[in-house]
Amino acid sequence: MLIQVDQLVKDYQTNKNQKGFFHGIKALLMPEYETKRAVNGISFSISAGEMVGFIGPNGAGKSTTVKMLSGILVPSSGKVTVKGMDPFKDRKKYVSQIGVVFGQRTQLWWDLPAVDTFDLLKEVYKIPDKVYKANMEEFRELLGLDEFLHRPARQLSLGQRMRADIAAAMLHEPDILFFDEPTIGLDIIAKERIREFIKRMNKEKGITMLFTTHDMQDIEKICERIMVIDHGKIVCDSQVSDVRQLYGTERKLSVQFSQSYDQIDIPRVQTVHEGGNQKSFIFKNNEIKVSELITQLTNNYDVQDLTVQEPEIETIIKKIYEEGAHDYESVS
Ligand SMILES: Nc1ncnc2c1ncn2[C@@H]1O[C@H](COP(=O)(O)OP(=O)(O)OP(=O)(O)O)[C@@H](O)[C@H]1O
Repeated sequence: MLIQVDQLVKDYQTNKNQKGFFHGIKALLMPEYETKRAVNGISFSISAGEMVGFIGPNGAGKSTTVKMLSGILVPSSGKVTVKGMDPFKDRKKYVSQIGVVFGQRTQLWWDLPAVDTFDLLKEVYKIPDKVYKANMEEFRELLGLDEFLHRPARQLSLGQRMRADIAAAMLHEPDILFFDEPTIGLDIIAKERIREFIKRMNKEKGITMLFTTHDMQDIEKICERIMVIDHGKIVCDSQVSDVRQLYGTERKLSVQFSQSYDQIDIPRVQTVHEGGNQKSFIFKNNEIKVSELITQLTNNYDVQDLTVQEPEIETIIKKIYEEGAHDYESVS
């Protein structure tokens, strides 16, 4: 396994925040702390080349986990091993093997042209000339860096900044990339461009990637596997292709008949009259198979056209969040 996480916990100590003048004085003299458990004993493993979406509602513990995986934060307990290294203890060696992209923060020097940041990173990571040149050439072309390469980072649009940040995280050819909201705030075209690039890098270079995102399109378009965290616990870890099967049980079959039928009653199926010769059939995947339903309809009625609608990934994720939160409440 490339990444192994066992019973990982992160607690934050925060000041008890009581309002009022006297409480303020008391807090200064005798500060009281409380512990917030942001990550609550999570375990998972990721193999080389996997594309994993790490999602969850606000405050679920995603960023905290990514920070522990990338060696920025030390765990309160539990263990992270990446390529046989402890990200925090082996930081010096570790940083040369990974790249980190934070959508909300940049690693570009604010007042310097983007190209100067790249040159500096070349020195920091001791990237050989030949490798640096080849990578710059590739990224300039695939990420369209030329249009802003000589402009200071502070003048770049969000989309340009993100493209430069992704290039900056990859110049030293890491095997693993951690992305924290890589498409946040971007328009559709910019999002697509970044998704295409990310997919290509995974395919061509076999880079293992973990993403946190609130954009379900990122998950559908980039990831093969989805891990959902809620209240610091993993509530779902599944292949994206299986998640619909597991959670999205309700489907809709829309049928265009060649004539009008008054009533069509099929057990375990709810019929909706859509007008004209069109009807929709809502059913649960685990109660009746779509093939069985289609056979029943085509054997008994004159069917002209039909389409099966899968539930939207957004709907499924919402369901997982609701069930996850429910589990947590009943446990706590
Ligand atoms: N430095 C900190 N000190 C105290 N509490 C913190 C700190 N950082 C995060 N937390 C708390 O830990 C919990 C998890 O936060 P985290 O940032 O990991 O969530 P997240 O899933 O990334 O959320 P979002 O989607 O909003 O970015 C939250 O309740 C947050 O308030």
